[in-house]
Amino acid sequence: MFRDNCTVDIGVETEDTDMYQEGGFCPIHLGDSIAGRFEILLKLGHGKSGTVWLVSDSENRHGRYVALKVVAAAYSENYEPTAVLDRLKKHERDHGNPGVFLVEFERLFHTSRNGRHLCQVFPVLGPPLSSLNIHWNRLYPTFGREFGRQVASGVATMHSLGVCHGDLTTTNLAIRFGKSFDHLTEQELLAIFPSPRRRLVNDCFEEKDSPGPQYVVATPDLTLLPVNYFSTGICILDFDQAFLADSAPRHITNTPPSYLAPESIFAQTNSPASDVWALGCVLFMLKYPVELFSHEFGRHPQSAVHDMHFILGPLPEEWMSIPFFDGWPIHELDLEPGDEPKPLGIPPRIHTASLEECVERIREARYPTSNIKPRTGRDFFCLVIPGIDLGDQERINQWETENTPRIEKEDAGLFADLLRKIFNYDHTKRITASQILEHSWMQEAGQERGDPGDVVLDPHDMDLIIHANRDVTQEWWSSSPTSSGGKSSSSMEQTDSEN
Ligand SMILES: Nc1ncnc2c1ncn2[C@@H]1O[C@H](COP(=O)(O)OP(=O)(O)OP(=O)(O)O)[C@@H](O)[C@H]1O
Repeated sequence: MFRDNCTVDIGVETEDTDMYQEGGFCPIHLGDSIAGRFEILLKLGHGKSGTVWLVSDSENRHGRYVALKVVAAAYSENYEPTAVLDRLKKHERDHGNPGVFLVEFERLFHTSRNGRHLCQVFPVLGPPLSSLNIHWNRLYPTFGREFGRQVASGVATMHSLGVCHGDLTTTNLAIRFGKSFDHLTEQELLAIFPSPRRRLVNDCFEEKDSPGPQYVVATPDLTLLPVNYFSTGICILDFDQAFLADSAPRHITNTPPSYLAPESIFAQTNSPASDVWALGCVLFMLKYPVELFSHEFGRHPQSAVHDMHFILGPLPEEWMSIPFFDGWPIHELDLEPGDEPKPLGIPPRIHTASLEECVERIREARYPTSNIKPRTGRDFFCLVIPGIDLGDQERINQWETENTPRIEKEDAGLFADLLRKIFNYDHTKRITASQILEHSWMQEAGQERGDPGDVVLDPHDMDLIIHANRDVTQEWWSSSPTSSGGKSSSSMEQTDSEN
């Protein structure tokens, strides 16, 4: 069963519809049955390798609801369980899944007209941390530190198992739901989730044997679920790039350049220390929603390393002479005749702030002084920028100045000291994940906020959430600066559920 009145929206972010072709993604609609066992209820996300759905399991093997990742057919062929996963699975078996690491309960296959798809069954997780500390939400500092501590502890455990993540970003860290989530009836579950927004795709996909679905479904904002279904536990996910420390890849991993360690970029060296560098970037993002080493001038490492040079200090001489082409060091490229690589060089100064100054400029969310109870997970974890057009930077700056005071001096000093120890260009001298846990900044106590699972919502509050989640996605998508608008060739229509 699923909810009526699903609407189709313009401007929602969804997977690229070009992924629906032979060897590509599996065409899936809400209400479909997969492998004769899983009913598709809601969308949870998508990545490069597939789509992820919230499903009910008729066999109830791992609980009533699970997440089903349906992998593109071409990727499904070589998706063997690896030594990395074996080690993580053993750890989770011994400590309870979902614990720190998201590992699959089981895997099976499903055949569509696009091929044979690996389906991985996972516990259902809550929102990724990337959806909390962003332009229009500011994570309260106590959670920034607490989540940072949990991630550092997870990374330390992973490294003690001889495993490196290779793609540690705030997108690959998620809040876990509390136990009450699995007790929801299907009707309750569908009521509290933001309405699934669907977008009709190309006309050709409406033909019966076309490779695509009739519509694609947007990823809902899971922070809008009622507060009492959340926990404060963090889970590390997406081990697609993970590797064993003693057989690390000798190339740049497929991580966003702003999280890449310099030795990975310049010397093709990956190790637990490169995870620690990415962890430093995560810690900064949890404190302030801006990438420290941005790759905004292109999705390549060159602009990130320029930022490192200005923020951390001069890059070692031997790295400066490495030739780059099109933003990448040439050892990563198959150059064509006529391509002319140039040594990295340093552009005119683009940053005036040192690491310490970047930290001192952090503004922090302050708890509202009123006694208004949080209703949603978002209210619990974040200060929300109220009703300001997100394109209106001037008003946002004004709001920030009035509502988010600068980080306290002592906290800034400790935090900058920790980051200095993390962002050491010499990876052999970089602090380890276990040492990060012992650093004074990690030891500081946060403000006690209790457990979201203990918040008691009265029926009126619950009604308000259900009502808001029926429409709020409209408001959210239209105000989101990151909503991509999807493919312009798509046909857009308003539909009622035909399922
Ligand atoms: N178990 C889960 N519960 C809830 N949401 C999930 C779960 N697994 C994945 N997701 C969501 O789906 C998104 C894509 O999942 P995942 O990262 O596994 O796919 P991917 O194809 O490997 O992605 P990437 O392109 O980042 O490598 C995630 O960012 C997350 O938001």
